[in-house]
Amino acid sequence: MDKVIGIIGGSGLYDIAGLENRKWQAVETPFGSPSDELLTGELDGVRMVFLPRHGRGHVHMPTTVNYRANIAAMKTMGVTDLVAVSAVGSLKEDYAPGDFLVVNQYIDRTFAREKSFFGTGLVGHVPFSHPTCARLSEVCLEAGHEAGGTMHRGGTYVAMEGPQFSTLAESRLYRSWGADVIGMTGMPEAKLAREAEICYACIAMITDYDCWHPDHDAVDVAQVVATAKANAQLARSVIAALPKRLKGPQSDCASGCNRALDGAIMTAPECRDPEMKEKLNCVAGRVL
Ligand SMILES: CSC[C@H]1O[C@H](OP(=O)(O)O)[C@H](O)[C@@H]1O
Ligand SMILES: Nc1ncnc2[nH]cnc12
Repeated sequence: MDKVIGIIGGSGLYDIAGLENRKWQAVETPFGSPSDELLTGELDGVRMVFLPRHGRGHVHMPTTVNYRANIAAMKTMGVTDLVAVSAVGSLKEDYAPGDFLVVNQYIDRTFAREKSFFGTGLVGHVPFSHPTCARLSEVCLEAGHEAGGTMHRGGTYVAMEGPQFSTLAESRLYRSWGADVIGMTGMPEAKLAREAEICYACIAMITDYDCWHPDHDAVDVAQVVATAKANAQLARSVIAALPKRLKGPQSDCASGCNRALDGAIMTAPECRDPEMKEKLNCVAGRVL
């Protein structure tokens, strides 16, 4: 089977251009409704599936985005390679608004979200020391360079609950941890993509310096929106440069993303809850 590229668009990215046979279609999942209809089509002969994380018109809060439904919908649509685009604040002087950073680590500070497809009656634990797919992240970097973006390879994303921005003390704390960027949606999205055995990469679009930088105003929505709007076209060009690099049949991922569930299920076969099994079939059917 050929690869299918999924794109989750963050703040400022609610649609993508250039798709042939484009069609918005509703997808329901056992975990509920995704943030919006999914936009499907082809680019350079590769199937693409796009979903605006907050819905068109930005109607879902970071806390109330149905991350499980979003990832389950992507899996149901056959997505093998999922690229998330996220607006983030910078925690480092060198990462300036307008730059892009391809994330390779996370610190999860969120606390009010469903973080797993598993649950009572069907327990599973996937490896997550390297939360993003190295191959797909490299492809994102190359695509970013081709599109003319200022790209940074690897960095740590602090996922905060929000929706309020950080206090100065929090921002300083995250900097002291060596974190690079901060946002509100990277988790549990990356965790769920791993459970669903989808290769996942995150292109963080830096929109502001959060509130720690003495030479910059503290972040507000106007700043984020202005920078995100100014960079949306560049983000679209990065996305447009992906298909030719990913064209072709699905193969085993060197990072093991598409085999993450091998040996992950703890619940004895005879103790597995049939309803849970049915519910999880769309994401973990391969091993159930
Ligand atoms: C509009 S500012 C805060 C908002 O922007 C980011 O969203 P996304 O990651 O979906 O691009 C951030 O995480 C917050 O949700
Ligand atoms: N400074 C910031 N903090 C959290 N989320 C953000 N998204 C964009 N900028 C952000």
